[in-house]
Amino acid sequence: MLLLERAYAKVNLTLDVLERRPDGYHEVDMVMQSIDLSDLVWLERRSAPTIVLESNATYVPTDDRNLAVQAAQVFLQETGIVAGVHINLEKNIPVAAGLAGGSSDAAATLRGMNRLFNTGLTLDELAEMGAKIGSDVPFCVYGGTAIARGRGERLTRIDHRCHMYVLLIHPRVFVSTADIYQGLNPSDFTDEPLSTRMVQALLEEQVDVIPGLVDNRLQPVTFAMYPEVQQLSEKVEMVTRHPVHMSGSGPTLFLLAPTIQQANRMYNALRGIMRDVYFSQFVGTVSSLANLQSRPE
Ligand SMILES: C[C@](O)(CO)[C@H](O)COP(=O)(O)OP(=O)(O)OC[C@H]1O[C@@H](n2ccc(N)nc2=O)[C@H](O)[C@@H]1O
Ligand SMILES: Nc1ncnc2c1ncn2[C@@H]1O[C@H](COP(=O)(O)OP(=O)(O)OP(=O)(O)O)[C@@H](O)[C@H]1O
Repeated sequence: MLLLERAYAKVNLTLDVLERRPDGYHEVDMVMQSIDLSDLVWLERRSAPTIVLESNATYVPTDDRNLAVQAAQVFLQETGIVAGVHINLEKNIPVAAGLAGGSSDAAATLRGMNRLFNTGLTLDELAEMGAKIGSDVPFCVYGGTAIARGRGERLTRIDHRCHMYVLLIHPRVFVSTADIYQGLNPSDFTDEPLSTRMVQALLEEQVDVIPGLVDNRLQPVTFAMYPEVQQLSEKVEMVTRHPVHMSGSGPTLFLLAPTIQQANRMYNALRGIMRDVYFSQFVGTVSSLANLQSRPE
């Protein structure tokens, strides 16, 4: 049986850092939102107990440095299943971009293997496995919208009906998440995270207010290390006359638009002057998407 799982990208609507932890990670408080830009993860059972990954992308590792391979390893170890899997990974999400592409591939692999091997694990159990692979993986297991705390693995799901279009601009710069966190100073830490206000705006569908509330404490660090990203951000702001934000540790920049007309205007203005612009939109949780797909015509 060949099985497909979609791996959705995310943007950070808020990202506050509270403190540096003794284990080297940082205590964060962030609002994460899935968007419909996705990789496709095709899975097929192999009788030989090996994990094989192929990808259309030549720039991602296919060995056990790939987060999807790591997810398959964790899944087989934790369930005790003696079998293998063939993973075909169709990459559409830019790599090392702050969009959780690799994390989402790992999460999709966990969900897919749960279906492939009929193990009946809950999303909570899969998210717990995901935390062993990376901080963003538990969120990606559920998708949708959540406040993420701890190092990103402690999640509070937010059910809102706010729909927004998301334009992504990917500067061709490779950013290491570890370097950006390492570049934080204690003065960048806060004990007043912005997630509460953002969640209120989402729940009240204040689509005109939301773009002004987006904030990311890692942005100044990335901009200082990569001035070309800051310059691009200023150019995008000038062309669109809308606030520009950065996702995760960057370098992807994004703009939010409440209507398709506004999103189209911004997209056309940007496409005229730069490559690597993606048109996307908010999506719900994995379970709500599954319901939508199985709904009769
Ligand atoms: C920037 C974000 O993408 C925002 O959603 C995440 O916080 C990063 O999540 P991720 O890429 O899954 O990160 P991990 O693979 O767990 O960690 C990569 C590195 O980032 C740093 N890191 C990550 C998460 C966190 N809360 N504090 C950290 O300091 C650590 O140095 C770690 O070694
Ligand atoms: N399945 C994968 N897809 C993309 N990159 C992967 C994958 N597996 C491992 N990697 C490696 O992980 C690193 C980060 O890639 P990824 O695209 O996940 O970053 P990111 O979007 O910045 O993640 P995050 O937002 O979670 O910090 C790259 O060095 C890449 O080679």
